[in-house]
Amino acid sequence: MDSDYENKLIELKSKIKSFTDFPRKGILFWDIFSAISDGNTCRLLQNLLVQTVRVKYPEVEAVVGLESRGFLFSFSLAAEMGIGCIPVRKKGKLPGEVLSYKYDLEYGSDILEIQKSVRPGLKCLIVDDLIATGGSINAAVHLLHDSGAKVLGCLTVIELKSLDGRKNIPHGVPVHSLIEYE
Ligand SMILES: O=P(O)(O)OC[C@H]1O[C@H](OP(=O)(O)OP(=O)(O)O)[C@H](O)[C@@H]1O
Ligand SMILES: Nc1ncnc2[nH]cnc12
Ligand SMILES: [Mg+2]
Repeated sequence: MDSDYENKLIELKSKIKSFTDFPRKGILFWDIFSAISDGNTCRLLQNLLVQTVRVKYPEVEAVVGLESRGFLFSFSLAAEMGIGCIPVRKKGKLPGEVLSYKYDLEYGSDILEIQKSVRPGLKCLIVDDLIATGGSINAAVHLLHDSGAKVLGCLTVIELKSLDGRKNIPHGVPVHSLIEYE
C-alpha cells in the first residue's frame, strides 16, 4: 500500500475515541461510531476498506458481517464491490434453519448464528469493527467452515494487540486490521 493509504490510516486513528470503564469497569472501549459521525471520515474509512479488499482479497465472492457493528462495513463493502452480503447474528435473530456457535467476549459470552443457505465453496471475507479476544471472529470462522464455505480472511478496522485475538482464529485464517491499539 502507498503513502496516501498510510496517511489515511493515521487520520482515521486520530478520529477514534476511547472510553474508560465501558461497558464494565476495567474495559477501555474503542468507539468506532465516534469516528463515523463525521462524513469525511465515513468516506475515508470506506475507501480504506475497499482498497484493502481489492488488493488483498480480489477473489472474494461475499462479505460476512458480524452483528451489529460489523454490519456497518459488510453492506457498504458488498454494495461497492457488487458481491453478496451475509449476516452472522446473535442467537434467535435469523429466520429459517441456522447453525449456532457459543463464544466468549472480552466482557461476557454469547451465541452467534448463520443461516444454512450459504453455498458450499463460497469465497468469504469476515468483516467486523474490532478484534479483541478473537472470540467473535473465531465463532464466525467455525460457522462458515461448518457451512462448507471457504474463508479467505478476516478484516477489522481495529485490533487490540494486547489481547492477541489472532491466536484464537482457527484453520489458519489470516486476519488483517487497519489500525492497532495496545
Ligand atoms: O474479539 P472479541 O473479543 O470477540 O470482541 C470483538 C467483538 O465485540 C464487539 O461486539 P459486541 O459483541 O460487543 O456487540 P456489538 O457489535 O453489537 O456492539 C465488537 O464489535 C466485536 O464484534
Ligand atoms: N475494548 C473494546 N472496545 C470496543 N469494542 C470491543 N469489543 C470487545 N472489546 C472491545
Ligand atoms: Mg460486534
